[in-house]
Amino acid sequence: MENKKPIVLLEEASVGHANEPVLSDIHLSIYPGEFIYMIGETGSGKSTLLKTLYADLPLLAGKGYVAGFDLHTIKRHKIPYLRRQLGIIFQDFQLLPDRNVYDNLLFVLKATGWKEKKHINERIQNVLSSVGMEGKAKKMPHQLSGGEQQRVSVARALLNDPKLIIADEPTGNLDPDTGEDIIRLIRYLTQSDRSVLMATHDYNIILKFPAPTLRCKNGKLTNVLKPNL
Ligand SMILES: Nc1ncnc2c1ncn2[C@@H]1O[C@H](COP(=O)(O)OP(=O)(O)OP(=O)(O)O)[C@@H](O)[C@H]1O
Repeated sequence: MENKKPIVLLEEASVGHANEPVLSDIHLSIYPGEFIYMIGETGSGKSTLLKTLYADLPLLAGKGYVAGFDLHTIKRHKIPYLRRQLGIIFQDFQLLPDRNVYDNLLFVLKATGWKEKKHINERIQNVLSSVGMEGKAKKMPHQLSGGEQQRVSVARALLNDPKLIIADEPTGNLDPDTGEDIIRLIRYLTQSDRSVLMATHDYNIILKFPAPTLRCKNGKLTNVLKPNL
């Protein structure tokens, strides 16, 4: 694994808001194919770190590279190119409520430069079938269960075949069984060289699907050596 390049590399990094660090001296490398959890109490900095990785917040200090982009020097107009390499999944799904599943996915493809109708159709069918939602393209978000909406948002995250999935509490709004289904799905879809960084409060998920785990605490990011949660 060491001879592959990391998809995420942070060295002596600080993340935070309005120049106030929330986490500092962060050292983190994520290699292709790695699945990593991030835990920590409310307000400990999980979302702040994830947002910094997709350039929604500036890196305050240190070095930071994601998918080959330097988080310090990335120009605003290049941020969409970084995001094209990432799939982002949120706790509250964040589907556009005024359009159906197909149009939600179409919106992302158009925004990321897809033009050919045939390719667009194929891609949408392909990601929907990979999350078991092939029959639901015409449904509006409010016609779907929470688990189904999260499946659509996983499909949306896969549209551009991302190298890294960033998931911020993807099971937070789901009942335990549905949450497990979503984790199984994400793990299944990321078996190859795709990496995942997932913030979660759901320790049962970690116990059921063990993987290396990081903890945000007291302004630092540390490895949880043995998930003694
Ligand atoms: N937009 C913002 N402006 C200023 N401070 C913020 C902003 N968003 C979050 N913070 C602060 O940054 C700190 C870390 O918040 P963050 O949302 O990263 O925590 P978290 O670990 O993701 O929490 P949770 O588990 O509740 O989602 C908190 O003290 C929070 O108040």
